[in-house]
Amino acid sequence: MKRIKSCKTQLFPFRQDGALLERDRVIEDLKQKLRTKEKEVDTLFHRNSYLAREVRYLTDVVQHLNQKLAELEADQQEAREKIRSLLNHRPPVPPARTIIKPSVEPSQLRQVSSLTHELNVSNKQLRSTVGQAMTDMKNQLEELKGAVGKLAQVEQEAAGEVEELRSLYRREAVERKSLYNKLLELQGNIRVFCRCRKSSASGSCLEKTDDQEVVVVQKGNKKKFQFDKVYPQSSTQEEVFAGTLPVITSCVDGYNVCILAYGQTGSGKTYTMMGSKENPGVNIRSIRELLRICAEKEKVSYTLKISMLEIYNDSLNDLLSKSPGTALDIRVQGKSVSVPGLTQIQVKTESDILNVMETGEKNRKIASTKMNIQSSRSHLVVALEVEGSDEVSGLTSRGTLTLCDLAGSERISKTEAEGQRLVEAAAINKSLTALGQVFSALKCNALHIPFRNSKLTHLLQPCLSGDAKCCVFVNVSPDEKDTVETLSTLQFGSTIRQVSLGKATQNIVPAKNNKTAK
Ligand SMILES: Nc1ncnc2c1ncn2[C@@H]1O[C@H](COP(=O)(O)OP(=O)(O)OP(=O)(O)O)[C@@H](O)[C@H]1O
Repeated sequence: MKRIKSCKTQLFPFRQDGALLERDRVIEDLKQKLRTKEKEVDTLFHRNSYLAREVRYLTDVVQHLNQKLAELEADQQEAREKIRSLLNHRPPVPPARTIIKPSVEPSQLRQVSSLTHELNVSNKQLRSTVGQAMTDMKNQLEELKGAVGKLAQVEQEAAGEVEELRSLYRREAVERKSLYNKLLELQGNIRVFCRCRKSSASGSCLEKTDDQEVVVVQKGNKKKFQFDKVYPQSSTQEEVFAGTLPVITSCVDGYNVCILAYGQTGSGKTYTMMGSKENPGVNIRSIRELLRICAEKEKVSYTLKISMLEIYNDSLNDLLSKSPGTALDIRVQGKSVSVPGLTQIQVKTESDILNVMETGEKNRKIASTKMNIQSSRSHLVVALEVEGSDEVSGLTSRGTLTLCDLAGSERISKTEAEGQRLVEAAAINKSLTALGQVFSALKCNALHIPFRNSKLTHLLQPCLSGDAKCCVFVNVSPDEKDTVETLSTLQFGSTIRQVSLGKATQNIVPAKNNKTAK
């Protein structure tokens, strides 16, 4: 503005009036021009500052774009490398005939880049998570392996303890058994039980004072008899069997056991030994029990064989033979007594026992007498052979159970037997007398025991000569009319009770040589 004022003074120095006007017009014009120029300057100034701002902005934009471009290029490079590495891991693809290059927008590339980046990050995270999980799993697996190892060790220790306990138990059982057998030996290997039949009449000649004593009253006189056990009229089949059970079970250990039922006709011998179908006696119960015990024994396999014979009129009949009626003989070999040709049937189940018994019973000689509608006219001998082979010791045990239901002693005057019944009665009485003579000789420890006086005593010789454990039932009738016979039977029982058989022998041999030495 100072420059313009000095210029105005230099242009109009000579002509004042017109010149002044001209000067004013020019000034005015100049002012106008000045204003225009000032406006233009202002405009330019504004424009300049706008442009300066624009330049700055654009510089920033360019800088930013350059930066973005550099990033984009870096991303592109990375993406290319990723794609190249992915392509390198892919199975070779047959070259396409025409390769159409897709036109890729930078924004798409950026998106791809960002996605690839995110993918890489996720991949890294995933790898680290999987790695961590794998480490955790490995650790857990190691822990589990350790726990399983410890458990196996504990189990092994427990199995060892169980085995130790088992062997202890077995040792205890064997010891207990041997102590028990010793106790039986001390008590005597012959035991006598008295069983009173149920009374069929009103008057009774019997008084039972305690478990082991019975009193017979005859015409006001009392006579006492002692036995190992007295079973009163009310005794059940189970109770009677329970008394014999301890002796019976020693068969399994290789002992010979014999159970005899002796008594007057009709006194309940067959009821005690055989019993009825619904209420079986000692025979069926004992075989059943032996089957059960044998099945329960560990590491010992048993074979049970039954034979059944009757001694009728002093001859032996095989009751299980398919052709009954053939008389059998007794063979003696050393101390051993056998019946060659006698049928033996293996029993495995209870129904086997019942079938065998039924067959034998059918073939038995039974007749109706004045004293008993179904009187046994023969002595019945059921023999069970129990052979066990011990897997552990290799030993074989062979025990026998002889169950004998003797025919009833009878007074011929009382039974009024005639004809065949008389012949039978005579044979029965003769063999029972022989049995009495054997017991009397045994009681006195006589040098000669007359075993061979009858087939009955001959057959029972191994049972009565000290090697076996023996139980005798003396069956008595409580009826007053039978007092004489009851007294006689109890007297017979008392004689047997005074017999002391020797030590029973256990028949055990090594498996290779399983011919039992009896
Ligand atoms: N304790 C008892 N309880 C119930 N009934 C019994 C008892 N004892 C025997 N009897 C019955 O008495 C009858 C005769 O018994 P059993 O046939 O057993 O005598 P036994 O001595 O064998 O005779 P025998 O020597 O003549 O053959 C049978 O009907 C039997 O059922």
